[in-house]
Amino acid sequence: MNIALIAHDKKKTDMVNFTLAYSAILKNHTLYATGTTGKKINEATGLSIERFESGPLGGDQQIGAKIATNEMDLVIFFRDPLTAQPHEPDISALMRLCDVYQIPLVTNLGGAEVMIRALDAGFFEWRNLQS
Ligand SMILES: O=C(CO)COP(=O)(O)O
Repeated sequence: MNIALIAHDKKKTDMVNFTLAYSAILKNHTLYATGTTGKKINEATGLSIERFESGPLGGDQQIGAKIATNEMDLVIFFRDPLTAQPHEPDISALMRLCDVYQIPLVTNLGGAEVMIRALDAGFFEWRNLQS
């Protein structure tokens, strides 16, 4: 599965801890991330990650493009609900494309824990059937 990992600045520690905790599962998948998030995950876990631009510089849009071409199976996006983001339109566009293409999207740690366990249990086989 192709998995996108994205975290706003105040959620990057959560993302690093999440990827450390689930690295044994994540290493079996192809990982993508926005620039700074990917760098921090790679430094902390050693997981191999294809990094796009930083979110404010177009990284969210690059991940959106992957969704539009059916190249992304899951988006784990730890958003910061308490800080205004200069690239809010890009963030909305990414989430909108997840809805357009029925791509599973979780926006917080609680959802991510459920989703990663579902992935490990094989509950994503419907994605293989669809494509
Ligand atoms: O801003 C982001 C997502 O909207 C994340 O970008 P970075 O991973 O480059 O910090």
